[in-house]
Amino acid sequence: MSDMLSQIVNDKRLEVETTRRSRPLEDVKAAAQDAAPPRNFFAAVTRPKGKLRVIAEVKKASPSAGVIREDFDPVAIARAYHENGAAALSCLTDEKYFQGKLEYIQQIKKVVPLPVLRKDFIVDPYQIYEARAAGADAILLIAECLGEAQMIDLLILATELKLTALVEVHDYESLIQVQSHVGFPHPGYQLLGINNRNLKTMTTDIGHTMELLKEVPNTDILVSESGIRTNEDIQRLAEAGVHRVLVGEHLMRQPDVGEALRELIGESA
Ligand SMILES: O=C(O)c1ccccc1NCC(=O)[C@H](O)[C@H](O)COP(=O)(O)O
Repeated sequence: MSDMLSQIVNDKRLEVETTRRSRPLEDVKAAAQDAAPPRNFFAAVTRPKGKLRVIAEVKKASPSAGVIREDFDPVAIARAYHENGAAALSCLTDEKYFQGKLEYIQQIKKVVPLPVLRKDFIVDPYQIYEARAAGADAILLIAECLGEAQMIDLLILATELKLTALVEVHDYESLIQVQSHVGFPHPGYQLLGINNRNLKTMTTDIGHTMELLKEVPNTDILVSESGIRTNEDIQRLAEAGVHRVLVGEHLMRQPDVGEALRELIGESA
């Protein structure tokens, strides 16, 4: 694991322990059970087959870029994404490194009909109940943050709660390790994300998706994440058979995020 990731994961474990003391697991489980049923994130990004699907990200800051957008209104951004062609949303909920908030998910879902992914560093089942209780429809599981048995347990729990899991890999070894678990315990609940960000250098390169994709037999569930900035990037990925992308920083840096999304999709006037 890179130094950056291991620092984030250590902090996350401490954060979960602190939160658990103030809100016991039983309370979070009850809230998860009472939450409105999840929207189908998997279907929103995989259907129809072969059509470009953008998961647009709501992100104020990041470790690699610092503050990306000073004038940050998560609900207005989500609404603009919805009105301009996003298939689904990703919302950063990590506070320390991304200035996100769990509450943003609920606020967004009140006004936007799209399914929402909780983008965070999940290391404990508690966070999956917490995500569902907060209204999330999908969660992120980063292979480099989890052991294999832990990944399987978290996938089972996510599926029980009817959440889509985006299983993300950064490197080749993780891809080989998790590949057989994507589609487990049931197909139709998991997506496979290839993250183009090198967490040692913090640089991005969409060539990374092209490289790892050779090992992926089913590109219908594949999402390319990070460093996607232009319609040419999207065309390049589409030619290689990748029709789902997750885009944050490029959109968040533009004054008009809706227009930027249309340009990215290739639908601007
Ligand atoms: O963005 C970072 O600096 C970062 C650092 C450490 C771990 C994860 C990080 N980013 C999370 C993501 O992968 C992105 O938010 C997501 O894929 C969108 O990427 P981008 O379009 O490049 O903002």
